[in-house]
Amino acid sequence: MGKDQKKTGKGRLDKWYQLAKEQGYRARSAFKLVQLNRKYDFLASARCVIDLCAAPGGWLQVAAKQMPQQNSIIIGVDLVPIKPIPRCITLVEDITTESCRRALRAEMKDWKADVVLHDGAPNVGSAWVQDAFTQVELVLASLKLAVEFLRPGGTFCTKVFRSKDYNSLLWVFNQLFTKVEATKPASSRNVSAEIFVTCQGFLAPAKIDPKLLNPKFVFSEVDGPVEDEADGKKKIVEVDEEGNEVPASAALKKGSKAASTNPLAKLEGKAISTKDVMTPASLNVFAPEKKRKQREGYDDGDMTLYKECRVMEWIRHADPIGVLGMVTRMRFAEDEDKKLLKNPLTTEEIKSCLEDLKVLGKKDFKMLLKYRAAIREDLGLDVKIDEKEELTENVEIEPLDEEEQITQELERLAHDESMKKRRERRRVNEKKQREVQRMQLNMVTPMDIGLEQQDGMTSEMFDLGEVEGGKERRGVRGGRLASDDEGEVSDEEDAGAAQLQKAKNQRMRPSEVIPAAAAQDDGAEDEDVSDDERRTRRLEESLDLLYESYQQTKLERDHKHKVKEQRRKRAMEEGGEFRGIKDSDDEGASGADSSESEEDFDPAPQPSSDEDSSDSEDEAEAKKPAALAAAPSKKRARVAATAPEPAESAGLLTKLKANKVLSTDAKSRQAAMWFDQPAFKGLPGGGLEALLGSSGTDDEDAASEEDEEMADDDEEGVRTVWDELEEASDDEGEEEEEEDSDDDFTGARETFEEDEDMEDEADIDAQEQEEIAKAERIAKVGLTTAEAMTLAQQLVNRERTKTQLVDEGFNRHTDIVGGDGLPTWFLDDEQRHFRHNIPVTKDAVQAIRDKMRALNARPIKKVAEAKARKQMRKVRRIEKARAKAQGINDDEENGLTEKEKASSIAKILAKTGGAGKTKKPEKKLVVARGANRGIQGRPKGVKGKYKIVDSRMKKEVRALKRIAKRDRKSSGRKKANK
Ligand SMILES: C[S@@+](CC[C@H](N)C(=O)[O-])C[C@H]1O[C@@H](n2cnc3c(N)ncnc32)[C@H](O)[C@@H]1O
Repeated sequence: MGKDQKKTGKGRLDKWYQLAKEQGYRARSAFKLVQLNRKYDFLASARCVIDLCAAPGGWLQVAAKQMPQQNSIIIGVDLVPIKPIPRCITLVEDITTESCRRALRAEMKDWKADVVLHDGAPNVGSAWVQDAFTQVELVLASLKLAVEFLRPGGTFCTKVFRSKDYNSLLWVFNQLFTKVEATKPASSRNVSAEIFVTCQGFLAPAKIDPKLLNPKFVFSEVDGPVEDEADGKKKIVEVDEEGNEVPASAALKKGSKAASTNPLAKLEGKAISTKDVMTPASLNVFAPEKKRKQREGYDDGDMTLYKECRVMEWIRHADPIGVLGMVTRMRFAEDEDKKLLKNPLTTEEIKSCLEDLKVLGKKDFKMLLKYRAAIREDLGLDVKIDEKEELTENVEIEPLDEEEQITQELERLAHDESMKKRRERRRVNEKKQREVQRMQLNMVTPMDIGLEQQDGMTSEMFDLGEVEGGKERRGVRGGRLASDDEGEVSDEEDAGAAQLQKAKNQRMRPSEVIPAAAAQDDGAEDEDVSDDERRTRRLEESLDLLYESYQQTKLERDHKHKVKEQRRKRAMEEGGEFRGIKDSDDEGASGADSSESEEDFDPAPQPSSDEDSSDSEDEAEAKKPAALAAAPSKKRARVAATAPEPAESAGLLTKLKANKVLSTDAKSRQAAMWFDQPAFKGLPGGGLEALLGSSGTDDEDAASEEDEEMADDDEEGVRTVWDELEEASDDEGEEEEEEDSDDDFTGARETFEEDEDMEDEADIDAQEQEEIAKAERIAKVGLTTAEAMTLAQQLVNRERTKTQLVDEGFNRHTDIVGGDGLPTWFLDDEQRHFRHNIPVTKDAVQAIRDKMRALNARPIKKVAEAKARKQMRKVRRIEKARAKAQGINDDEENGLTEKEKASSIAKILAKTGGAGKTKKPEKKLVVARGANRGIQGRPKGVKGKYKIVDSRMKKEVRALKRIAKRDRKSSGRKKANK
């Protein structure tokens, strides 16, 4: 089987698979336990662990490694035999059976387990929904064993599939453990619905309600009576302890019995705790299909589902809908409640509705809420606010000048664009959600899920967003998923955006606009949407807007700051002082001549958001004119011969940049060819390098030499590390091809998880490409960050191994926090700050600093080339003169004497400006003043050649010199500008 095939097929040989192989684990799933244990640390102190569904034994291996080596027991149970693992006992049992329980009891004797693990997955074959249900049943079976064998305070860690029964399971866990948390370890595939729930602090109640562990009870509609409309009539049914359906009347009787034995009466006169109150979304009585209770557990000592409260408690409560969804009955128990009975608003219908809330429908709940609102008003608890009054605000509008208008227009366009993107994303998410719901209702085959997973891709592929007439497209309803509300959403949002725009133009604060925009939205919304939801939505919108405007100002501020900073640095450098390592901000300032150095100085690729990178590109563009002016003063260029090739990049902007680099590179090649001419070969010290070297001081020479060596070393170092990795992965790749078993569980049969997990090939390819690009870049540019240098030095000095490095690469920061529904500001913040800090050593920092200093000290290319040209001309002249001198020397025909020959050769050499040229001693001008006035002969105190002049002549000569010097300077400057 080819490598590619394996990737797309069941093999899905990802990094965790490779790592498992490398570290000798039997299954990649071992890392899930490693990561869970890293988070909760339950293995280090455990003396007894039971691993349910343990084959092929990856988790057992981890447990054996991480638990104390002495006096500890590890028992693994699975349907299939597990190859022996040191220190582990393995049983072949079905965890749902009594015989498994007996076998465990026999092994455990009097011991209690500190930790019970469960990673079970049923066999594949049936539909997704059924498989998911079997899995949750398996979880309940494992919980049953856990509660029998766990010690008080013990930990139960289980895999759960996020099916529609997920919340019910969580609710059950909450009844039995003090802390329940769900985690998705990094090694768990994103496409998998699995999640790991860690339940800590087993409560070990003396008696456990058998219903809690009965799948029929837990996963049926136990939240309320089941409405059976098969025969056209509403038949109310409930589920008894054994999981059988019983008529509601019987159930109600049971309920009242339960109420008498249960201290629910305690709820009377006591405010309903926050624990009792569900979130509006999970307990929205107006959306029965979403009626899954996100149970937070019973109150202390309260173990029933039947709940009562007083009517006045409900009327005063901040979450009336939550209370309606939770409470079974409301009573007029105390005086203040009884007063309500006299109120004409409390009709017979209201009273009977309050008697049994579990049988009510949407209409009844609406009526009750209206009743509550009326009573609150009646009692003076609420003051009616005239909404219209609230919405109209007087806003002072200032006239705008043209520049401001342009800026605002730009802002508006940017905002519109981002809104559009958000809308698009939301629509895709909603679509996905609907599909999942349909799937849960058995309306689609599991095959459709796979298709739906590529939804994002297909929607992009066939996106008509850019096509003209996009508006008309909105009217088109394609496929069975398109619903009317989709259109409504976008229209509403458009209206909102328009409002916002209007507000921006009028300089209103976003928060001032929201009510108006929301009012429009409200008009279009379903009237069933509660006030709370509407308020939350408004709040979210206003928060989004505030966040966006905050980011905008921050960006502007950052940009200004960077430009200022850059200017300051340039000023310092022009002053001739060295100011340390150049940072990335400085790059733009390196000037047009240093396009190569731009490459050289590119900082190591930082994980940054798209926005960031585009920002920096913009900034680089903005800096260019300033950089051009500063060019002559910069000394940052590599010699043409060693100029690196431009890095490839994908984006259009970078392509343009790359082209520019290419052209400069071509020039460098030309220069290199030119300097390769034989004339340069004769230069003392060896050609161009020597010429360049001669331009600087000795120190600089040494520094640049050292630097080159260092850079070479760096590159070599990186290449070696990278090559090693490549080789390793190649080797593994070959092994993969050799091997037949291509799955997580060597020797284990296929599991449900395997069936459910599908590799997101596109993602992995993109990731690989990115990594290759990164590696190429490092190979070309060398190391530019202290972190990278630290790691490289540690590798070279053998302080760290490759495996350690790879292992450390998987840290808690590898779990990218994400997911639908998280606010953008949060994701932005995470991206910025959720980073792994690699400790850097002093040596590494010094090495990078030296490297940068040496690079900074190099002369710019043009200066070096000019010097080389001058030198070459000089060499040519000398060679010519030498040939002439040779000719004179060899001349026998003219009969020149040796003396004549010598004087002719000296003349030639003097002309070339070479060795033979001697400087004429300058005549000293002496003004005949004071003691020298009118004297004959050498004036006093004057040595060498002299000339007596009057004072005017001396001044004139000085002035002429000054003028000549000035002219030289200005002509030089003009040349440079050209
Ligand atoms: C995902 S694998 C477990 C992998 C294991 N944690 C490891 O690290 O090697 C799921 C296992 O559940 C087992 N299994 C499924 N139903 C079971 C049952 N009723 N009783 C016991 N084991 C069961 C399967 O045989 C399979 O080996």
